[in-house]
Amino acid sequence: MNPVFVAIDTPDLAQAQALAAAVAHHVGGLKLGLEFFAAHGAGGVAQLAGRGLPIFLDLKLHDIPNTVGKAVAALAPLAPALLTVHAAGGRAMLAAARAAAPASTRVIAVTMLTSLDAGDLADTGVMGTPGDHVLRLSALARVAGVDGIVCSGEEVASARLSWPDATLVVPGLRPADTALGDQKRAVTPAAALAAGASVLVIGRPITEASDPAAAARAIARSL
Ligand SMILES: O=C(O)c1cc(=O)[nH]c(=O)n1[C@@H]1O[C@H](COP(=O)(O)O)[C@@H](O)[C@H]1O
Repeated sequence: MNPVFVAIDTPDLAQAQALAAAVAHHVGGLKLGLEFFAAHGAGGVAQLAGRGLPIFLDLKLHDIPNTVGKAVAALAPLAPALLTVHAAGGRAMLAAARAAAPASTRVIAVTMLTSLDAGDLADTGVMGTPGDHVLRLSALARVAGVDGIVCSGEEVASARLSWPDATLVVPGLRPADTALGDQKRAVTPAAALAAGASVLVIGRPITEASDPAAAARAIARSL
């Protein structure tokens, strides 16, 4: 199965549908995030899901356990294949999210955003390396009972070693010669997959290419 979930990051419903149609045969799923959800909510997600590809609903929920549990329960009718929460919300919040999600939804804990580097981590008061931080939050996610984590391609090999059956979601992917943009811990899609990623999240290298279908096809062939 194709591990690539294309990040449909746009508030424009027609553009989202056109992108999904263009790349549908070259990706394994669609990722819808804050930008799309803020504009179109659950109804928009249901429309894109109508295409038949698995949906990754990336809302990165992060609040007290009661609030996150109820938000996940409210999203349950959408039954996304994957749903994100922030690992930093803590063990009880992670457990509340897992308890409220349908069995068919994999609840995935975001560890350290791929747009951050060691300096950004220090700015937030966290000591140690990104690798240490990701593994600490990964261990927390595991004991809380969720299904996996989001990490960068730089940590995925050690995350896989420490949690063999986790769903490891890796964004911040850049084929050679594509712009980093705001991503700081980026690797190529092939490197992330070889290191143990389960799901590859790829946005702008596909969606901002002059021919998104060709870009998605080239990435699929590189794996
Ligand atoms: O949870 C995510 O998907 C995510 C976590 C993370 O640490 N970094 C990250 O970039 N993402 C998402 O992955 C996508 C990356 O998009 P591109 O940088 O355009 O490939 C965006 O939709 C981000 O919201």
